[in-house]
Amino acid sequence: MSTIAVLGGGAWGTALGSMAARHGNEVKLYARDVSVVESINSVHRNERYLPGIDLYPKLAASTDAAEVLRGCDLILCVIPAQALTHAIEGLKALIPVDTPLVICAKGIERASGSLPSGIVARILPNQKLGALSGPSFATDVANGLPTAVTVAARDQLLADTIAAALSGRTFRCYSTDDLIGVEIGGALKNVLAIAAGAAIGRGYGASAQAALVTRGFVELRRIAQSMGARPETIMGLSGLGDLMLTCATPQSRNYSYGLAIGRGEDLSNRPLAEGVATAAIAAELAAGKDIEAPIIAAVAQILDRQITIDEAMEALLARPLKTEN
Ligand SMILES: NC(=O)c1ccc[n+]([C@@H]2O[C@H](COP(=O)([O-])OP(=O)(O)OC[C@H]3O[C@@H](n4cnc5c(N)ncnc54)[C@H](O)[C@@H]3O)[C@@H](O)[C@H]2O)c1
Ligand SMILES: O=P(O)(O)OC[C@H](O)CO
Repeated sequence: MSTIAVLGGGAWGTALGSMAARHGNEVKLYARDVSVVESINSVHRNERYLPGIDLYPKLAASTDAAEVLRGCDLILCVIPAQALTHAIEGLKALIPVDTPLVICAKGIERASGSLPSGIVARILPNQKLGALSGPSFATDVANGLPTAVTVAARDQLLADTIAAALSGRTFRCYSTDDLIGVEIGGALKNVLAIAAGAAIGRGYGASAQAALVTRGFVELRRIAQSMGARPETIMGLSGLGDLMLTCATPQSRNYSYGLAIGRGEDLSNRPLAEGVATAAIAAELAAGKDIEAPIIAAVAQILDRQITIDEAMEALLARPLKTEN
């Protein structure tokens, strides 16, 4: 049994906290929103982020980060990628240096091009870091539905320890020492899910969706390999597995965002879709390394309103013919 501090009271932090508590760990969750904390502690629900879902009653929450972090032996950091620098800067004095911190966000920081582990390492250079990623919707995990993910840490022993602490009857963690591979798959699949949703929303059909996801996966693989990711990680839960999930259903917020773009719907007041902020920086990173990534570039241009979905599709189809690699 571990004493786990969860940083972030959104959908994913709450789901992971509830799951980890159900598996016998002592879990305290830090959230900034008083109403979220009160709701978790009194009625064991997070009506703002996971409406209607009963959480494991032993999950405790607090707005006091010091109280949550005191005495913990594992930290799950479930704060979105674009908010991570600000959040960790604010919390760094409270984070015990010898306690492993597991990043659960999926994205690339727009301002720096850093993956979440790079962001945290910049601020907390001596922290032992891990990442948890893979096909896993917060609602599924909070409802105790069967789920499998990958836990990564550069130190394989640490990855194994974290995987053992979080695994249980319905949640199975595989482990790897390929930290960058796990993080980059999670970040890029969100961008590709926007493309898949946009294709369906625009009425291009399931064949176009499958082509975009498959060719998008080639782009993901190229970028990931350029960063040192291992092929088996890209083909695993945090790569192909999460791509399959996120590109397939409106249950994904990124896919839904794409769907809304394709249908010409209002994009304000939508839930978090990490791919929106990641698209442009992912396209820039690829271009900077001379990596062909036309689908990721098209998503970035569509989001930036430089081109329409129709123009993007026309341009993708008009590219010179080539061998399939
Ligand atoms: N929801 C899912 O199904 C799911 C699954 C796997 C991974 N993720 C990833 O987890 C991350 C978080 O997603 P989510 O679904 O929980 O998002 P969310 O929008 O539901 O919640 C985000 C939470 O982060 C908090 N937050 C933002 N800035 C903060 C700061 N500076 N300090 C403290 N807290 C701060 C917000 O208050 C909110 O509680 C994202 O990177 C997402 O891609 C989500
Ligand atoms: O709802 P999304 O698009 O943020 O996806 C959630 C998870 O990343 C799926 O694994």
